[in-house]
Amino acid sequence: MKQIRQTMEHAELLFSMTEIDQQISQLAEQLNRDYATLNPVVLCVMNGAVITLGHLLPKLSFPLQLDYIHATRYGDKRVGGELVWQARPMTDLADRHVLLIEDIFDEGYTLKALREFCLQAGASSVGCLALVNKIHSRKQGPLPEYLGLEVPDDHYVFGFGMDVEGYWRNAPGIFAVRD
Ligand SMILES: O=P(O)(O)OC[C@H]1O[C@H](OP(=O)(O)OP(=O)(O)O)[C@H](O)[C@@H]1O
Ligand code: HPA
Repeated sequence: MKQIRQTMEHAELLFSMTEIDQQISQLAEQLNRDYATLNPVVLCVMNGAVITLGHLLPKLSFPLQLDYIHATRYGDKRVGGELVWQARPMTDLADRHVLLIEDIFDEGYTLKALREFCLQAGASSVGCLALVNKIHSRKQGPLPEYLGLEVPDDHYVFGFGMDVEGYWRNAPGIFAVRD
């Protein structure tokens, strides 16, 4: 517990709540243009995307249905491993436009698997939004169609839904671990 408190005390703020809100507004504008008539199923990728989704949804001006999907490959660690499925959406995705909402696009394994799941479930299109893009050249699968803030590869980031060792999803902003 002492160590996890120190992680927050030593962390570097990369993006404030105001900066994040501005970025989410810009992403919402793009979605409002592209999804106005598509009646999409919006899938929150649990757990990390829950705060991004909560800020994004009230800025969307078109009819949509909401569900969630949960697969994890980091758990409480800072390095990704096997993807472990936790929950599949209850909504029938056949012939629907699906929009996946993510907190971070890092190595891309998670979104690649989620896209494939949605297509196999019969989705007529799958679009992805990731609030944060970690910049490096080890990406798998296609880039998200809607990408927000860029963070460098050299540190693990947390806050605004993203955890470090299971904690600080509640941190108000996006922070880099500096320990
Ligand atoms: O691009 P990738 O390298 O695959 O990593 C991105 C994924 O990692 C995080 O999830 P995590 O496995 O930590 O689960 P969580 O959302 O419950 O924290 C994040 O929320 C993304 O889903
Ligand atoms: O840097 C990260 N922080 C939090 N969760 C993550 N999932 C992949 N990369 C990260």
